[in-house]
Amino acid sequence: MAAVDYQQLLQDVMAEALGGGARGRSADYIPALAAADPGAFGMAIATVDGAVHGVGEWERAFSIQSVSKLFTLALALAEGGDGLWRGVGREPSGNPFNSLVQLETEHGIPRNPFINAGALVVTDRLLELTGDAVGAVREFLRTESGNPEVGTDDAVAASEARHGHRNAALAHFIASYGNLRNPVDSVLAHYYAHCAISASCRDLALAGLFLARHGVRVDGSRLLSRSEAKRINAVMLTCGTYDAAGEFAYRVGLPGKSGVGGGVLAILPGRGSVCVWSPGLDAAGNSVLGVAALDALTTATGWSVF
Ligand SMILES: NC(=O)CC[C@H](N)C(=O)O
Repeated sequence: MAAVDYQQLLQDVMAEALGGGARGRSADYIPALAAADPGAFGMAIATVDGAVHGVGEWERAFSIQSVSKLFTLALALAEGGDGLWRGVGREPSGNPFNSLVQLETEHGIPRNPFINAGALVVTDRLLELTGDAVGAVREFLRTESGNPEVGTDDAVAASEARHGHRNAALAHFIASYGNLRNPVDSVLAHYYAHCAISASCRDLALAGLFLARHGVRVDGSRLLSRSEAKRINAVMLTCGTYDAAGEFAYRVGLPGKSGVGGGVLAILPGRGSVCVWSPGLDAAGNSVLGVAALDALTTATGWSVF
């Protein structure tokens, strides 16, 4: 089998995505993210052997936002096991990522770990298990990426906290059903801080490799069992891009997790991990060029899971 020329592949994919025209809009409900250029673009592929290739602004740090929810989930499962699923479901919500509507009829148990409500519960459990949820995510990202610079952008976290009425409402509502174990303010502070971590496409592609390696970390130790890694990939596929998860599966066909900073991390099980960043978002809060690039990648290579 011919070796893959990842550099050429990434260049072709970037050209195709940028040629498409549409750019979307940067997230403006978090003021610190509003100034990002919707057309900025970077993309990196890390392969299971640890090599990493990139194009565009692949080494520029951006706000990872909800991509962090993948790491909080993995770490909470690794630390605490299956009990997590008593407090959060694993079905697609069919609603926007910050929606409140299902929580009341479903008695404070969020639909899945990747909508804000579910991520608040996961952050709460990780805080209970480790004493420092944001610290756990930060250390994991630093170790897997080999980049000690990965850390929270305090201005972004503070900006989100100042405008965080909806997340605060979600957290209080969940707490009213007894589904948070820490004070609401601590859970929110850790949630905003892990969403506001800055990392690049390079860093995140490397940090996602444990899922491509079926649960094994960069140092060869096991974070998750093969079955748990499979299950996280499955929840990413069905819920990782919110109420556009069907469209993402249709176009890209990979487990993927997006964030309103414009990042999308997708897993090529057994092969590698891809991160793309472009801040222009569609109506569901997913990066327009990011999804276009992943669509171009799997269309060109056939590397979808289907
Ligand atoms: N989809 C996202 O990236 C949302 C994350 C953001 N921190 C929020 O809570 O709204």
